[in-house]
Amino acid sequence: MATPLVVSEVAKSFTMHLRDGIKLPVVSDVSFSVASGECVVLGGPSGIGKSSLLKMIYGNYAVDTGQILVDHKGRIVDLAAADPRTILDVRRQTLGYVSQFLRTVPRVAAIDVVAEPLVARGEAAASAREKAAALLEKLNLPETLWQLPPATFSGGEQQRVNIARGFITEHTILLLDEPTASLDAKNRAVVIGMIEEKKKGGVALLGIFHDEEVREAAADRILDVQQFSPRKAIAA
Ligand SMILES: Nc1ncnc2c1ncn2[C@@H]1O[C@H](COP(=O)(O)OP(=O)(O)OP(=O)(O)O)[C@@H](O)[C@H]1O
Repeated sequence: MATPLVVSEVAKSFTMHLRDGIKLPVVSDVSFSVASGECVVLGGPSGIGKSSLLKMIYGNYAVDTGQILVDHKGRIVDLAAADPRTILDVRRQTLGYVSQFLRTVPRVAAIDVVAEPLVARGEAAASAREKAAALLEKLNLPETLWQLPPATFSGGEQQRVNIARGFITEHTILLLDEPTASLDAKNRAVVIGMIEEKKKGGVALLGIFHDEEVREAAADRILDVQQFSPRKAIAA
């Protein structure tokens, strides 16, 4: 399908249980799509709902109304209504997510953290590790670190492990939440190149980049999330 991700009329409020269940609307009437080979960047001021939107699409936050349609192995799945088992299968096969911070697993070597998504998809450990090594090399992570658990790595080193882990699979949709926030210029350029490769491979990318240089280089289109903010209507 040429449009692997379609978001249709999505709305979300947060319920503040410690404040008498008061409801804080964060976005409403969110409709957009991301085409194959396109990188759409979410824009708008801090606190407007960009990260929340990515978390809704990944299934970490439930939505109140609307549909999140993904092409999952040729079948359209509505993630807003899918059961947890389906969401996990979509994440394994179709929908990747690179968060800002690496969630480290104690005692697992960096190279295995990166290889793990491929192993989870049934690839042999040896070939998954080879691909992991190639990506870590591309991202300039010193080879002396590959066999060490990333818990003690610097912020930028952990972020590169995280990026390698997110980019290693052939997911057809990739969500990127500030993947370059802790990187130096050299490695930001590497990540821009990796995004270009994904686009050429027909992947649909949706990201948040506060770094203007990365945003300009990666974005085919900037989607201003402010247009989906119900707060303007409340203030009026
Ligand atoms: N789990 C949550 N519970 C309650 N409120 C939340 C939760 N997550 C986010 N919010 C609120 O929703 C709003 C949008 O937050 P979000 O992190 O999506 O914004 P953002 O546009 O990504 O901001 P930034 O650019 O600063 O990262 C904020 O007011 C935030 O406080």
